Amino acid sequence: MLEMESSLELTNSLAASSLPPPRSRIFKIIVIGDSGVGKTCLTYRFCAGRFPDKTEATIGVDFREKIIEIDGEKIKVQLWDTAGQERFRKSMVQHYYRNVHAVVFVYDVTNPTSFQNLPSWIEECRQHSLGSEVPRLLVGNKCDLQESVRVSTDQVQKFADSQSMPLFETSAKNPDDNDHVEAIFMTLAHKLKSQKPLMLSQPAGGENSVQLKPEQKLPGICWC
Ligand SMILES: Nc1nc2c(ncn2[C@@H]2O[C@H](COP(=O)(O)OP(=O)(O)OP(=O)(O)O)[C@@H](O)[C@H]2O)c(=O)[nH]1
Repeated sequence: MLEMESSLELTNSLAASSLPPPRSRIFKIIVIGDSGVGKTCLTYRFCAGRFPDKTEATIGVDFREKIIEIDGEKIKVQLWDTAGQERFRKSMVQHYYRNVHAVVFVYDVTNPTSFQNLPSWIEECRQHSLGSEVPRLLVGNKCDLQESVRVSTDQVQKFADSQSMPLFETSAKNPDDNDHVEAIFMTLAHKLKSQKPLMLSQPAGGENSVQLKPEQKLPGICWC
């Protein structure tokens, strides 16, 4: 009897473990801008909660992710940190523009060239079918560098308005700006959550690895 009960228990637990795991949505957000503006630091700050000890130029693309909860739903925010240097981008560009839900453009508030180059990043996105219909926002990073040359906020705000993008000025480095960095990505996540239909399925809190299911790829639906 005891043996039969144990084997029943075993059968039940096997049946339970073979049930499909709960699924969570994934928001794929790409982070774009000139080399050195702080894309890696911003994405790291959001996902790890601190400024990284050391960064090197991104080669190709890195991705980081964080599970967030909005209205009781667990959502995986996947940040694709793209290389700013042309020579590190070429081979990867096609890959990271696939199935993107939102774009974050970054410039360095102490580097006017990184602001002037924004139109070419916007154009690159447009060429990959990411126009103004896709949620986008603009981030001026390195606000902690008070003494340096500053790109005028008025000028940037006019540009952001002309592109219908919200503008955030922040610092990935300044500990006091933690909430701000968090707010930037949470704002996007809320916006994405309020849009329908979305996407994707993976076990909630699952591994970091990306499982591509090519047979399930559908336009506008992220299966990454
Ligand atoms: N003071 C200050 N320095 C920052 C900030 N964010 C990034 N940095 C520094 O700027 C440099 C470049 O930062 P990254 O995050 O690697 O820049 P990136 O945009 O990812 O660069 P690529 O990978 O080449 O495209 C590093 O030395 C960072 O420490 C910030 O908010 N304040």
